[in-house]
Amino acid sequence: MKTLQPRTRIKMCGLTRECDVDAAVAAGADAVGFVLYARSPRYVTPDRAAVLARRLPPFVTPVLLFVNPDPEEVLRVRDTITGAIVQFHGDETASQCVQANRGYAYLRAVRIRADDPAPAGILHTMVSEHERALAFVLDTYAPEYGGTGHRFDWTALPPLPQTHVVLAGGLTPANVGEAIAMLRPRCLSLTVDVSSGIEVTGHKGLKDPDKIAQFAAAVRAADTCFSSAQRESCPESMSVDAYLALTTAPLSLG
Ligand SMILES: O=C(O)c1ccccc1NCC(=O)[C@H](O)[C@H](O)COP(=O)(O)O
Repeated sequence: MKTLQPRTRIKMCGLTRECDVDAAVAAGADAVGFVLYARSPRYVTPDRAAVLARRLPPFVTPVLLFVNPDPEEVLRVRDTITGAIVQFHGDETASQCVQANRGYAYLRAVRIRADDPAPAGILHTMVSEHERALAFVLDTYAPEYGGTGHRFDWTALPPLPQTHVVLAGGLTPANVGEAIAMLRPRCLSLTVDVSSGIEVTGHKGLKDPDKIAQFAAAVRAADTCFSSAQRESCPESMSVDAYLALTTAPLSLG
């Protein structure tokens, strides 16, 4: 029986330099994020984001991260960067996201408090409100919105079999394998999103090429483990029919 073995995707966020974009691409990143939030230490101007995004080969997606932006700015920046996806990481409502992004699908951050024992409530609200969200970026709550290097309690997440999940917050080459083992079987798809964990220690916004390579290698290793464990311990692993039945079933947050 033909089985689906979806791999974990990789997003590297908060890039500010050409060399870091090149290192992320070389390591096999699927997406790279540019922070267009002026209060972030990783802020890049729209012009700079456009310059950096032009280095990307086809099929590596530029992500434009905004926090409570002026809607006009979102359109202006997005229209200058081919193929970009917008990520809303602030307090924007669903209608503000849709309006600012002219109806196109977007990434929606869900900021989960580190000590939240039951994030199902906030997830359920966000998933039901943001019908146009392509995926949900599950990140650790912080007053400064994101990029803190702190993780929340992944073990408290409910199964999300119909949601494309982007896991963020405190991921590193050392812990990303554990995150994948725990969450990949429970989501429709999993992307891991890292910023602090691939930075030069003490230098926000400057990435370390060795940590970039280590992070990507750790993701590949976890995927290999996951795939072989699935083959060995679960001969009835998900068939195409089962997968389609799951993805077309009504929303449930378990
Ligand atoms: O990176 C920032 O400075 C930032 C500022 C404001 C809102 C969001 C921000 N980053 C969000 C990201 O997408 C990060 O990749 C994500 O929060 C993970 O960050 P980290 O815990 O540092 O790996």
